[in-house]
Amino acid sequence: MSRSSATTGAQQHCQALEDALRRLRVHGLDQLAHWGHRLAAVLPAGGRLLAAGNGGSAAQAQHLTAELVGRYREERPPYSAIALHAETSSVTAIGNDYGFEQVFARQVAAHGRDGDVLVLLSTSGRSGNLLSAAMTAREAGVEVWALTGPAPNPLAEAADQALCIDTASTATVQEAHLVAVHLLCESFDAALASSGTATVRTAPRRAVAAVRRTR
Ligand SMILES: O=C(CO)[C@@H](O)[C@H](O)[C@H](O)[C@H](O)COP(=O)(O)O
Repeated sequence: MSRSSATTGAQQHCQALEDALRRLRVHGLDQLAHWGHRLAAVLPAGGRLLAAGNGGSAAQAQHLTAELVGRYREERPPYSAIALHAETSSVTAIGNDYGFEQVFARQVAAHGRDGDVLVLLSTSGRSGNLLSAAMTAREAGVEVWALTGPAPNPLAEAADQALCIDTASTATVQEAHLVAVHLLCESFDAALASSGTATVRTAPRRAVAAVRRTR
């Protein structure tokens, strides 16, 4: 590849990301603010966030859980958030014994409680293991949020709520998802601060069922 065609490809990549972020700014910020506020009600009350994705989306999903267990910007209590794909022994055992479609669903059945939230990230919105996890979660009373590529797709339809990035390239979807993850964390921290919860200790896990959903 010549230097000029590589530069053209890089320009197109940057342009696609700029376009995707412009659409996210117009169509996605309200959804992310709503999710941040919702998490600020669920997690301090003892609820849990479960997250999962495949490949590049696994990296984005565990980026989100790390921000919640550690911190995003400001000092605050740790909150319960688990990246299911990072449970290597569970993933390999469940995949080996029950099939790859079950690697997340079985963990959702194990860890998810009524009132918890499951976030699933997928560029295609068609990964069977994520669709199985969404169905298991909804049966367990776990609220399902999907971050996907272009709509319509089966995962967005299976979720309670979805934020779909309308762009053709898988890489651009993943990059926009990372921005969405950070915006969600910003909204979560702002909601905690405005409710005065940011410095309060997390409630015992059994209290989660008392958190009413506002779908
Ligand atoms: O990162 C990439 C491509 O950019 C790949 O690893 C990609 O994440 C994998 O092909 C995934 O299996 C795609 O799954 P999904 O996003 O469609 O659910």
